[in-house]
Amino acid sequence: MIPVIRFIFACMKPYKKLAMFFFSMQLLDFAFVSLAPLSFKVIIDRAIEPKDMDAFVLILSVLGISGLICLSAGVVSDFVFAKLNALAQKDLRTKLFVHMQQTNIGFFQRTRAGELLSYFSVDAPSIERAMSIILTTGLQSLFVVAVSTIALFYLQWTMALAILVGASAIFIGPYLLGGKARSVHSSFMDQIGLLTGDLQENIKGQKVIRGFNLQRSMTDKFAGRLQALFAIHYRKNAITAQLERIPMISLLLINLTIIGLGSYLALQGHITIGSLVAFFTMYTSMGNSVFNLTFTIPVFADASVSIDRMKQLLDEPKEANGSLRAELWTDKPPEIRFEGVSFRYSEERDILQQIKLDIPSGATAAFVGSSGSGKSTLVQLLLGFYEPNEGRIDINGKRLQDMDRGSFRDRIGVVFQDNFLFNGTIMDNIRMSKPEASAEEVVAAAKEAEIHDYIAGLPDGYDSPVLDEGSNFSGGQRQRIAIARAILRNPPLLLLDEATSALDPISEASINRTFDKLAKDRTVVTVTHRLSSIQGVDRIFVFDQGRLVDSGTHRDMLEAGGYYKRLWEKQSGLTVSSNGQDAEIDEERLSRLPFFEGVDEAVLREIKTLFHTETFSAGQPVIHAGEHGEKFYLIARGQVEVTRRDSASPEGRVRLAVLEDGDHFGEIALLDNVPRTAGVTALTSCVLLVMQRKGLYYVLSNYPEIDARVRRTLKERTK
Ligand SMILES: Nc1ncnc2c1ncn2[C@@H]1O[C@H](COP(=O)(O)OP(=O)(O)OP(=O)(O)O)[C@@H](O)[C@H]1O
Repeated sequence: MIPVIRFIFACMKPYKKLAMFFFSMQLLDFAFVSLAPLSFKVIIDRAIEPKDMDAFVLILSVLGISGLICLSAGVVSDFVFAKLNALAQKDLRTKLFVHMQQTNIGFFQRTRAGELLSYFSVDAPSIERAMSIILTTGLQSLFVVAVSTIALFYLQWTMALAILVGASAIFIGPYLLGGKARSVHSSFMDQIGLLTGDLQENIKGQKVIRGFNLQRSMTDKFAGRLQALFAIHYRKNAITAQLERIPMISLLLINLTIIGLGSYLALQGHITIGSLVAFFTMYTSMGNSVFNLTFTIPVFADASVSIDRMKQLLDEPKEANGSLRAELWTDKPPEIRFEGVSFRYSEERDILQQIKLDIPSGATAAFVGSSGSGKSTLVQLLLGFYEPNEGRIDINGKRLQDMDRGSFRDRIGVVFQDNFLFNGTIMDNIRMSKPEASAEEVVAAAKEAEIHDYIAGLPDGYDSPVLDEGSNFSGGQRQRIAIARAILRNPPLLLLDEATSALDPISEASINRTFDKLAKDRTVVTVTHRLSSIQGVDRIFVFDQGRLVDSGTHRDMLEAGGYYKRLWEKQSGLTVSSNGQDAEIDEERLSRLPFFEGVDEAVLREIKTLFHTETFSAGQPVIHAGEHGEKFYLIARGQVEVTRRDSASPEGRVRLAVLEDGDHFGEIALLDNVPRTAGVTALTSCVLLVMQRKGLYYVLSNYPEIDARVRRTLKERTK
């Protein structure tokens, strides 16, 4: 109880004067409510029994006037409290929100959004309820009980003593059950958090759920969650009812005792009728107050759990911050140096190992490598989202860790793969990177990002609303708005993390030309898996499983023939038409597929014609697990995700791999004539070269040597 009261008083601390006024008004109100029953003694003993009309009028007038004053004070206190409580809620929510803006970004990756929302939707209201019940009904009841106890002793001390003994029994039950109530309530809140998290995920993941036909498994999972909630909800309700019921029973027993004892004392002439009536009235009013007090017990239990939960959030460490301001390098694009940087998200494994690289001031650099090799993590380290576990990152010779994150990020323009658009207008969304920008500057940035014509063509132009995280725009349009947002800043450091992945080839080429123009006089770091777009950059860094395995210019690394060359060969030989609707593979690239290695060029020319193109938009399923394998796929452009159903995982599936430009899939089910064991979904818009079963069978039946090789390759793969 004490921590809850302390917390409530801490909430009112900034409003001391208002709180003092509230308590004074309440005091008047309470005084009248608790002392009014005594008037019976005065009226009966001084007016009714002696039949004194003057005394009667006087007593009634005093009672009426003081009642009016005190009740008016009560009404005023209601208004004051309404304001006090709303202010406290506002402060609490602000505190939570501000803290969330400052916590380490890893916190958001560890905690599901639904659980975070429940701090605002469940815990804050629970504290509001506690504050309102404890400071009004609770305080009033406590006051009435205290004053009534004194008055009862004054009226008849033996009966008062009997009440006091009985009243203490009222609180024993709740005291004993208190610990259990707290733990049950805490589990209930945890379950609510999980349920909200599931719901949030379900709403956001509807496309994937429909695409993979996961409605059934999602419903089953939700039913499981509801069942767990039901079990704890039932226990919570039962224990709350017990907390309220036990005092009611005790109260009833005391009532019976008082009626018996009081009547006996009056019968024996130990007390006057006036005292007896006043005693009963006072006792009834006290009983009601005790009864009301018992209702505050579950409220205390709820609030103390919510306070603990909020404390956990408020104890989350803030993002590290230094004091060096980035104005130090305003005149010069930054030089970036990673010196022996290692990093891990958790103790399990190093995501980056001993990375050492140097990007000169004003240079363009690209981070490339297979999916999961750590490229985006490097960008996040560069943004100061995380601290390296070993080594240091220097910006213009100054340790990034020592820099003030805010001023540093003010000088960065960043475009992520998934860019978030906020509710508001297009203008708001672009302008948020530079709030003071004029409308003309916003339009210029949109023109550079090649989205101006589209926006200008909308009925409301730049004032068109952005709804539901931008779902009223295509992936490409969202990306361009995000690019315009980054360009508007005119930043000395531009970070592009798969910034063009959602665009079609024409748009990608033209945006890349824009980026080339923008690269002048700034340092640009691009993360991409598409090597064709970074041939001209000054330095390419190639990563594999968290290590830097190759670096240099495109030409140097091709000549050196290392990891980069292999990546390049995987992606080359595949062309996509400028409208992104048709793809082609050349014979040389075909011969590098394990099946067709060493096959005659004439045969390859024939095989080539058996491919056709299929396109998929982000989120669209390519293969459903369990369906019959009819096609073999080669990714000409885009990224797909290979997943297996798994009811134990929160998403209902686990990711097995991410495949990208130059990778192929689908041949095992096709050749073995077995159902697909995994599902494949497009992560970005994809252009796939597809060979139908009959095409492949035609090749295999006409060219036995290919058939033998394919079988061999398959055997090796499925070993
Ligand atoms: N917040 C995180 N918590 C734990 N592990 C993470 C987190 N983010 C990424 N990882 C893991 O770190 C590794 C590197 O991920 P990262 O996103 O940096 O790779 P990437 O090279 O950018 O991949 P892609 O090209 O697919 O985006 C992956 O194994 C990934 O699972």
